[in-house]
Amino acid sequence: MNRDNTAPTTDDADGRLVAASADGEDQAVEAALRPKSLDEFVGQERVREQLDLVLKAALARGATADHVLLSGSPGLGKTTLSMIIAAEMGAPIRITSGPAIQHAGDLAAILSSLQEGEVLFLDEIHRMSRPAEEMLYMAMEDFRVDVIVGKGPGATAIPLELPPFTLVGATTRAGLLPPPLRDRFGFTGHMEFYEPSELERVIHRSAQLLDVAIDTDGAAEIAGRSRGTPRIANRLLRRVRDYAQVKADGRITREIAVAALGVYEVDGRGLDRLDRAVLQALLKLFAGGPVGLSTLAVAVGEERETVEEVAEPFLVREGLLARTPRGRVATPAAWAHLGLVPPRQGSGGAGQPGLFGT
Ligand SMILES: Nc1ncnc2c1ncn2[C@@H]1O[C@H](COP(=O)(O)OP(=O)(O)OP(=O)(O)O)[C@@H](O)[C@H]1O
Ligand SMILES: [Mg+2]
Repeated sequence: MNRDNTAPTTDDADGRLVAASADGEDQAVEAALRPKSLDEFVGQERVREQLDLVLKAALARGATADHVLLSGSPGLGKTTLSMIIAAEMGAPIRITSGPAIQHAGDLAAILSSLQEGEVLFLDEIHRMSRPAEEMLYMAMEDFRVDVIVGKGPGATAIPLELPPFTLVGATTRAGLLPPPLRDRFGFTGHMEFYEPSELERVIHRSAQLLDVAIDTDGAAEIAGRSRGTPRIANRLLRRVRDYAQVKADGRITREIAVAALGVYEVDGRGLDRLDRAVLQALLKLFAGGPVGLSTLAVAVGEERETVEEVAEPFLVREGLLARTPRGRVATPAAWAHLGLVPPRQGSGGAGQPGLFGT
């Protein structure tokens, strides 16, 4: 289990238009694009309905809402939803993150300054230090912390009562949370990737806020290339808007979206140059595999880690590539996506596909 706070997480932003993590520009515009209420929040029907009940019931009882854990891939709306929770409860929100809490004392300081009913948003909760985590157990369950004063044999624990608060934890790695922590949340919402039709709604909504004209087909085209992720949809929308302003009359149609995303090398399924390079090497050089990760990485001139952590997860999710014990294997969908013909079974697997079977 990776519990090292200083270990860098793979940052796939790195200038990639289809990265799910936020870059500087995203951070600047995201606040303006965030839905402010559950009704405005697109998709995630189940999480939204369940959360709606949790919050309404707490409001009706005049109580503070139960602690909420939100898990899911980057860019799916965890931070957005945490702010909505506070807004729906009419409560202030305090924002911090696991890596920012190095010592239990840091957490004690935050907890002891909370107001009654306040929402504490703890992002990347899986990256908190162990002592802070243990303090959090007691705070969540009994609204109490023990503050240690002094050092060594003379140290004493002074119990401190906390006002009732709602902890909203967010994590991209629910599997890394220790069970005692997971069990202390009254509600866990798992965020799924979005359907293209939902992303279309996100895009129309954002276009309106950004004052960009877009038609139904234009929005559908961008949605289909957004990898199920609202953050990517919003980012592609901004790049297509640039293109529409410079090369056309500013209005986004399907034609404009296709041309713009062609310039940025994001294809019809949301694969970018790196994704396609990996697939192309797998198909053209290794006849669809199986081939070892290291060999594949050398063939595309990238680090092993880049191929494994940046390109592969989406290719696997899309059913274009499979990881098998014998190596990486392309699926029939991969051949179809690149418009290539797979070699016939038992043909030895060498040479150019397309020389075989036709
Ligand atoms: N359901 C949604 N409806 C409309 N917009 C959304 C929705 N979910 C996310 N967004 C938009 O996507 C952007 C990213 O969302 P958010 O920051 O909440 O993701 P996150 O899950 O917290 O990501 P990370 O794991 O990187 O912290 C926001 O700007 C928000 O406007
Ligand atoms: Mg977030």
